[in-house]
Amino acid sequence: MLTKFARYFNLTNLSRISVRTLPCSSSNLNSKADYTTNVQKNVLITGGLGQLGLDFANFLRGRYGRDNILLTDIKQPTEEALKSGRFEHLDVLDARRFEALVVENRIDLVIHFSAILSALGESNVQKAIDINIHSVHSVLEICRKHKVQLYCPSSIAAFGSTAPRNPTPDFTVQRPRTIYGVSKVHMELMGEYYAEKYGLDFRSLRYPGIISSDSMPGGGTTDYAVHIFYEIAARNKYSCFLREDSTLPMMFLPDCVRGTVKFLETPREKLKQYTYNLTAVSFNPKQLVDAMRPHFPQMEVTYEPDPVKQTIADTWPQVFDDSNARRDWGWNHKFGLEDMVQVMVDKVKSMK
Ligand SMILES: NC(=O)c1ccc[n+]([C@@H]2O[C@H](COP(=O)([O-])OP(=O)(O)OC[C@H]3O[C@@H](n4cnc5c(N)ncnc54)[C@H](O)[C@@H]3O)[C@@H](O)[C@H]2O)c1
Ligand SMILES: C[C@@H](O)[C@H](N)C(=O)O
Repeated sequence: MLTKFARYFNLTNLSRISVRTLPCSSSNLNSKADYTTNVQKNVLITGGLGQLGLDFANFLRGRYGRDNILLTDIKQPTEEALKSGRFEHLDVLDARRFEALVVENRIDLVIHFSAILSALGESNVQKAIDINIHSVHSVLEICRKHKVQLYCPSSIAAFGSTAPRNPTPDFTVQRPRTIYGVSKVHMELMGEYYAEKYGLDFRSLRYPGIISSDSMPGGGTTDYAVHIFYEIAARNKYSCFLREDSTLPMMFLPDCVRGTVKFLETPREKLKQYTYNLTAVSFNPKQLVDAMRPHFPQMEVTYEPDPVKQTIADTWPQVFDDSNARRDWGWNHKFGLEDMVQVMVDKVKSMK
């Protein structure tokens, strides 16, 4: 796994890094001088068996030490997850066990990934309220009480049809109409309240649709952009659940991991916001198909919009303005559409 990451990020020297000892005066966060070696940081990841969790865990294990990263989820771990490092069962609605794991493992940072995503949330509203809202209350209290840094990702879903869609800035109207979007706005506001009121080190990035080569997405509106590679490789046919002109912001998972870790390692005094937009590129299904066609000349794609997912996509940002993240803490994506397609194609072809 580490080899895969080393390839993506061209990392040859994965050193341990301390957030607390980063010099505040540095302006170049990529410089080796920013980092102090041999400082351990204990991280607990919730919902770690979803699309993002294992890639984050493996990257952080390379930086902070294998045994310092605790992956948790309510699901049964795969062999790959078990082999990769420490895993504990955790239902995030069980606040007592959640707190016990934080205390017993002397956790410094909680990455709260457990969630019900946009499309799935519309057919499981109560479950989405429980996991996306109630668990946030627990994790905020646990992190406040034990002085633990808290990272909860938000989403483009935190905006609705009344926000400008091209581009969508960090600060604008946030009136989403999905339970997922409502819960993300709630999380952002609660986190920022705890930061102001109690000094909690709360941080959040609003992710676009994430495209991954080693894990499958779980119930989102942007999932087509992963499914299409597997379906085309297997059958040369794909039926897309969005219209061909549905433009949405997207990012490749290695960029998401690298950017998030960089954000979390930025000294707090450098940040001007608790919550930032983050993106790489925007494209629609037709543009993705055009980029894939040279690799699969015979591919056949039809468009059969799903009413729920299409309605959601039609209210989301098309182009995300992440200029504040680029200015304040040096965010810079590495994968454009062509680069990402190349990696995805290599991956799915290698599986045949
Ligand atoms: N993947 C994306 O495109 C994307 C985009 C924007 C934001 N995000 C956010 O990033 C985070 C991670 O996303 P993801 O794509 O990995 O999600 P996912 O749906 O793939 O995984 C969510 C995980 O949460 C777990 N979970 C569900 N109920 C739980 C419970 N009661 N206790 C503990 N775990 C529980 C699930 O088992 C699953 O493994 C989420 O907060 C999501 O909103 C993801
Ligand atoms: C955008 C994001 O939050 C997720 N991929 C979803 O579609 O629900």
